[in-house]
Parts: sequence; C-alpha cells; structure tokens
Amino acid sequence: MNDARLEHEALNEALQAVENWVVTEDETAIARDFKFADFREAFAFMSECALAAERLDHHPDWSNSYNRVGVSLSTHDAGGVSTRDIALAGIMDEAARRFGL
Ligand SMILES: C[C@H](O)[C@H](O)[C@H]1CNC2=NC(N)=NC(=O)C2=N1
Repeated sequence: MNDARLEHEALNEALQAVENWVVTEDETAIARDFKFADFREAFAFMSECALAAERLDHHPDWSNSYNRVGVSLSTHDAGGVSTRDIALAGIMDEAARRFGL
C-alpha cells in the first residue's frame, strides 16, 4: 500500500469512499466522531478496531467518553493522510455499521 501523503485533490477524491470523515484544517488528518448506544458498544467497537489496526500496523489516535469514540487518523511518517488512513477509516465505518451506525 502507498504511504505517500495525499495532497488536496487526491485527498478529496479518496474521501468520497469514506464520506462521514472530515479533514482537519491543515489537511494532515481525517476525523470522525462515533456515538454508540452505550459504553459497552463503544468499547466493543474499539476492541474490534484495535485488532484490525494491529493487523494493518496502522493505529488510530482516539479517545473515548462513555458512548462516544473520537477518532483521528494520519500517517505520521508521511506527515499527512495516506491511503492507509482511508483504508482504516473504511474498516472502522464497516465495524460501526454492525452497531447500527
Ligand atoms: C514502525 C511502524 O510501522 C510505524 O511506527 C507505524 C505504526 N502505526 C502507525 N499508525 C499511524 N496511524 N501512523 C503511522 O505513521 C504509524 N506508523
């Protein structure tokens, strides 16, 4: 998989595949806030995504408060967003859909 930073145009094109994610002002990360029914579901989602992240060797910056999970994805080595972030975002979206989001 290509680790290069996606620049403005390529980034916007790639984001069409993960339309619930927003780009930060400086275009160095993509973010999404997930809201689940309760803490149990939020944490189950995080457990599932943590295993997927390990498999990809690509890890989210995230936080959890009760039923909310805030996620920021970026490729540190590339100094921005790469296709690895888009791929992980897609996997997280798919996991969230299984929780009815
Ligand atoms: C050595 C290892 O592959 C790197 O440190 C990986 C690990 N996980 C990572 N995760 C994320 N989100 N960005 C990275 O640049 C990154 N680098």
